[in-house]
Amino acid sequence: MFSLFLNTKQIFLFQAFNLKNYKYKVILFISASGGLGTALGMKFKVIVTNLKPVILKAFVSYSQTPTASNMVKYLQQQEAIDIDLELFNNYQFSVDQLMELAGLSCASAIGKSYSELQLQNKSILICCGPGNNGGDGLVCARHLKLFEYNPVVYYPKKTDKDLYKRLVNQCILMNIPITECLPNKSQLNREFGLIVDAIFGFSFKPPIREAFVPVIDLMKDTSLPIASIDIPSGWDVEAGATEDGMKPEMLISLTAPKKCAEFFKGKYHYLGGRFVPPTLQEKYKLNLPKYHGTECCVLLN
Ligand SMILES: NC(=O)C1=CN([C@@H]2O[C@H](COP(=O)(O)OP(=O)(O)OC[C@H]3O[C@@H](n4cnc5c(N)ncnc54)[C@H](O)[C@@H]3O)[C@@H](O)[C@H]2O)[C@H](O)CC1
Ligand SMILES: [K+]
Repeated sequence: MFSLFLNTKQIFLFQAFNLKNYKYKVILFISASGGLGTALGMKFKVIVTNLKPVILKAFVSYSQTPTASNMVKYLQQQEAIDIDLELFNNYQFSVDQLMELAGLSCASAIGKSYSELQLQNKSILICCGPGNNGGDGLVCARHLKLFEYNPVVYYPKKTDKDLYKRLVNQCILMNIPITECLPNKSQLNREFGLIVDAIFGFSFKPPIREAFVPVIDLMKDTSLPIASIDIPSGWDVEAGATEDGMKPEMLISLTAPKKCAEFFKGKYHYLGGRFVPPTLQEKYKLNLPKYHGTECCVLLN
């Protein structure tokens, strides 16, 4: 027999969570003050019998940390740009430094959720756009290779800057294929197990320009899972998806989620880019969740 204190919302969750699959018996609901009650926000003491201990443990940990994603601030586009500028101008990080950490956290989140792809002999298609989001994709490809995945980079509009040339060179020297040809549907299904969407990040302004329409259409159309870096490409950074927008299975928000992440319905929402100095977190009231130990990403949902 166990006893728990739960609020009304948790009581409902508790019932929904357990009624479907597990046998349990709640023998008493009492409000904190002692009487029976249903008012919102009221605390209940629940005495439970016949509940599988493992399920109870999962539920208790859920009820203790219900708000990793609620706590964190969802940024407007301008706030994301301001924080970015502050990191570069005031804190004097270089783009390379932050991009390396951002790309590593993306590879790490993918490694946690798609470990089977290493075994299935399937490749990962990393679609890279013209800005820093695309740079994160190039770094992510390199780390995925080091994690023994098989990344292939689609990079249709190479950026003519030294940093990008170095990132591309590193990929080439690590035997990561880089192509300007988008695979067709059957090749995609045959050879790939996951698409990483690094086309546009928080600087995207609709509508999508011609050169990127085919890759965005491919991602809208595919049945393969998609892991989007920072923003699902083509989504409005604040308003989120249009009706026919892509539906990624994973979103890895960087620094802090942007407003559009409130509309994300996929399986895994990670936060990565563990580089924001505490003073900057406080200034923007980011309320970032706690990263565990030395991890570089944290699951928000
Ligand atoms: N501080 C951080 O969190 C960091 C995040 N990083 C990543 O950087 C991107 C933001 O990078 P930025 O270069 O500012 O912009 P984008 O990658 O989003 O894209 C700009 C690129 O795209 C072109 N573009 C914009 N709109 C369109 C359009 N409608 N059609 C076609 N092309 C478009 C634009 O011309 C530019 O060329 C952030 O999301 C993170 O992923 C850093 O890596 C580390 C610091
Ligand atoms: K993206």
